[in-house]
Formats: sequence, C-alpha cells, structure tokens
Amino acid sequence: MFWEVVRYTPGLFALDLVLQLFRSGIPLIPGLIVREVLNELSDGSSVDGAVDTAVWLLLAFLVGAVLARLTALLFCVAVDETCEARGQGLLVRNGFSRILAAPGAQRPRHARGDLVSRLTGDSRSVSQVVVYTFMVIGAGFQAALALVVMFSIDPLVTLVVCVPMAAGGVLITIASVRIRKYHAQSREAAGDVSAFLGEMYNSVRTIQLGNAQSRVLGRFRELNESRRRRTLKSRLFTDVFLGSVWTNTSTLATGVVLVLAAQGFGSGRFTVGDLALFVVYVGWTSDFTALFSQNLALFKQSAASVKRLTDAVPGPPDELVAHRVPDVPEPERVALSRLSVTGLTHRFDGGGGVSEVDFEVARGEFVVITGRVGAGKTTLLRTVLGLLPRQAGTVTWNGTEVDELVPPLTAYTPQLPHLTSETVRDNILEGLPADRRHLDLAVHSAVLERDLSALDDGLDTLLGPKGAKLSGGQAQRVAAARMFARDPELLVFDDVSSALDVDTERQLWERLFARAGVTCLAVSHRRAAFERASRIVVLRAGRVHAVGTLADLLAGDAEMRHLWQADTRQSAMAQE
Ligand SMILES: Nc1ncnc2c1ncn2[C@@H]1O[C@H](COP(=O)(O)OP(=O)(O)OP(=O)(O)O)[C@@H](O)[C@H]1O
Repeated sequence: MFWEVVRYTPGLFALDLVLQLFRSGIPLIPGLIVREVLNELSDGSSVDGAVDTAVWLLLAFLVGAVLARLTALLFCVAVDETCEARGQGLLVRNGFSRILAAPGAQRPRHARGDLVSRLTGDSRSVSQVVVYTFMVIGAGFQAALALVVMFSIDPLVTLVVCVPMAAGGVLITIASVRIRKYHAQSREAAGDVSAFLGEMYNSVRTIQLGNAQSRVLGRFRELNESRRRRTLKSRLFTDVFLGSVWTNTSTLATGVVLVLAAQGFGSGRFTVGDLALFVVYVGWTSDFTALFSQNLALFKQSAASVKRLTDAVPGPPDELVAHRVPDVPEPERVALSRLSVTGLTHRFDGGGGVSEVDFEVARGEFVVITGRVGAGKTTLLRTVLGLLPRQAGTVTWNGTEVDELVPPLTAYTPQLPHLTSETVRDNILEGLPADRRHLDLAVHSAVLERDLSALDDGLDTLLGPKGAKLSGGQAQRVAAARMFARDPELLVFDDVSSALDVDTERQLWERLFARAGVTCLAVSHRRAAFERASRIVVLRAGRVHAVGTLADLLAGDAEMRHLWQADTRQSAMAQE
C-alpha cells in the first residue's frame, strides 16, 4: 500500500525527497564552517583582521544557510501536504467506488457515519505515514552525514550516538501490539461517534416526537467521553510515554557523548572546533532518533487503520490503492420477452422471508404480487432485483440468468423511496442527461405536474434533507418519475399507491398503461391495481399461495377474496 501511494504521484514524492534531502543537507555546512573558524581561532595564529573577516564570512554563510533552509522548509510543507492529500484522496476515492460497485445485496457492513470516519480518518492515517517516512529519510540523510563526519573525528564516541537509535526500534517493537490496539480502539470510538451523529440527524423528527432529546444527547455525551478517553489513552501511550522514553534516551546519550567528547578535548584528542561540531551534530542525530521511533509507532498505528479500511470496503485490499478505478459496466439493454423466477428463496435469521417462489412476467404484462402484512412481498421484490442475497433459486431474463436487475433493464420504486436534499430535477435525473421533453414525460407519467406547480420553484425546488418538503405520496411519485426517466424494460413498484389517494392512483395506472409496451411488476393490495393485472401472485407466509387472473382468484381463492374485501373496506373508510 505504501509504495502504491508513492507510485500514484511519483513526481510529487520525488520532489518531496529532493526537498527533504536539500533541507537536511544544508545545516551541515555551517557546522563545518564553525569548526574550521573555531579551530583557526583557538590555535592563536590568526591576526586581528583575519578574525574579523572570518567572523563576517561565517555570519554571511550562516544567514545564507538559514534562508536557504527556511525556503526549503516552506516548499517541504506545501509538497508534504499535497502528497498527503493526494494519498488520502486515492484511498477515499477507491474505497467509495468499491462500495458503490458492490452488488446491491452486499450492503455496507458499517453505519454510514462510521464509514465516513473510516474513509476519511483512517485513510489519512495511512497517507500520513507515507509522507512522514519521507521526512524521516531526510532526517536520516542528515544524521548519516553527521555520523560520517563525527566518525572521522572519533569513531568510539560516534558509536555511542547510535545506541538510542537501536533502543528506540526495540522499544517500539516491544510496544507494537499495544500501539496498534490503542489506536484501533481510538479510531473505533471515533467511528461510533460519527455513526451516532448520522443516526441523530436521520432521526430528528422521531427524537422530537418521542421527547427523547436529553436521553439521546446523554448517549452522545457518553460516546464522546469514551472517544476522549480512548484517544487520550492512545496519545498518552504513544506520544507521551513512548515519546518521552525515546527523547530522554537520546538526550541521555547526547550527554554521554558530550562528556566523552569533553574528555577527548581535555586529553587533546578533540579540538574546540571538533567539540562545537559534535554539540551541533549530536542534536541532529537525536532528532532523527526521535523521528524514526515516532514513525515506527505511526506505522503500527496505520496497520490498525488499514485493517479498519479493508474491513469496511468490499473487494481485495490491494484495490484500495489501485491507480485506475475500473468503470462500473452498465448492463446492455436487452429487450424483455420473459422474466422467470424459479425456486427463489431468501430467509431472514428471524424466520421471515420467502421460500421457493416461482412466477413469470412476459413482455406487456402487469403482474401484481399481493398478500397480507408480512407475507413477504417486499422481500420477494428485493430478492428478485438482487438487493437481497438469493439463498436458492434463479432469476432469468429471456432465459439468461441475471444476478442483479438495474437500469436500463429494470427500475424500482421502493415503499419508502430515498430522496436527497437536491432539487426535484436532480432527484429525478440523478445525473442522467435527459432533455426537457423526456423529463416532462416522466413528470406527467408520475402524475406530478400539479404538485410541481404548487412548489415555489417547480422542478428547481430544493427538497431539503431526505426530501423533507414533500408528502409521502409526493415523494413516492418523484421516485416513480425517477424510474420513468430511465425508461426501463421492466418497471418494478413496491406498493407505490400506498400513500396515494384513489384518484391519483387511478390516473397513475391510466397514464402508465397508455404508453405502448409497458411491462410492470408491482406489489399492491389495491383494487385499482388488481383490476388491471394480467395475473396476480398471492403470497402467504412467504410462499406462493395462488396465481391467476382476478376473476379466477375471486371465484376460487378465499385468501384473494379476503384481500379484495379488506381493500374495499379501506377504500370506503378513506372516502368517508
Ligand atoms: N431485515 C429483516 N430482518 C429480519 N426479518 C425481516 C427483515 N425484513 C423483513 N423481515 C421479516 O420477513 C417477513 C416478510 O417481510 P416483508 O417486508 O417482505 O413483508 P411484506 O409482505 O412486504 O409486508 P408489508 O405488507 O408490511 O410491506 C416478515 O415476517 C418480516 O418481519
């Protein structure tokens, strides 16, 4: 993953590397100058004028080096941030496209808020460690140069400098299980908070109606407190405890080195310049040690983040860092002659669902699925469409087995359609390039024109969160217009008339069947639909109880008569 993130923007990372090396290499020069000048001063051979020139030269070099380093630092920050954002963007884009490309039956395994937290926070953790590694390479280059120079002066003392570096590595390796565990717990707690936030925003009305504001906020505080504690624990362990251990180890080593160097100075092995150079260079090696150890810890943390990402995103892990996102192929339009459902089964854990269902829909037919509450109508439609896994049975389109039914083969209006906060037009088209005539036709078929003229901006009216500006019936018809705009081979409705008055429903079916060659599969318990049906499939306890025309079923099936009379009573009550 690390290398794929680098290879995604190789030019930027190469620039980053050059800048890091440049930034790290520059400060070595003043160290060497200081050493030379001090050595010259201490051997007493220089005359006054020479000293002045040397000091001024030294100052000029120092200022130049500082300015050059500052400039390099500014560029480093800009390039680092860009690299990090590009790396994170790659993971977010791939993660999201994998979620979108997964079959409808594979719902995301995590709550939406948690998914957002994983896609943003955890992918940032991963891209951060890549960028941080480049900083460590820069610091390592600086430390290596410093070590070479110091080694040429005093090999033994230089070896002592390496001790904290090794100690840091050992320490992080020993603590790695805990680093990963605490980081995973802290990210999990952040995910819980985001997931709960998402639920809260989705359920504002329910919370208000239940007068549950204070209880919900209490739970939110609890989750936030848990996040605070877990994040603090992770930070305390990694940044504070381990950080202070390795910083103090390297500071201690610095002290030891300086004492040894000072002894060397006393015995004449070290010059004043050597001592000054050691003071400066040892600081850099200990900076590198701290960075190196921190980066090791970040690596361990990012392993936990990678796991959280791969758990949440379907498909093989390496696709998370794929450079090209494969296009989701749109199914070819194949004119429907016959849809056949054979032995279809989907059982929920609780026992509900449908079993061994057989039925057919031929081109131009209107097949209605009906049954009592909980008979399995919605489950059947969703399993036919491939939105629920098929545990047994097949669905064939003109004899060819299909896993999923989506536009342009089918379009589906669920019982509770999902609308977004965008305009009516955007909700209908959802990015589809459609001309005005096409859109007007969809609006007309969905009996929406009167509702639209009552809205302030007609098709351009913003609907608010989840289409809040619309009534249940209007929302169902906007979703139906979305379906018509796709002009599919087979229209699938789940109880679309449940929130419609009798007249609007009658108009909807009239307009629909005025169009030539319409094929429709609908869940309904309404007379208006029964009367138009080519065939009715009656479900009972998840199984096909009877199939036939309305006349046949009313004559020979008690269950159908019960459903017919139930709707007669409901319609009479609604009219009263
Ligand atoms: N996600 C689920 N998990 C577990 N059981 C479920 C789930 N969805 C539905 N069921 C159960 O499966 C059975 C069929 O439900 P389904 O929604 O398909 O019925 P329906 O005929 O469409 O009902 P309605 O007329 O109320 O829409 C019911 O017993 C229901 O409780």
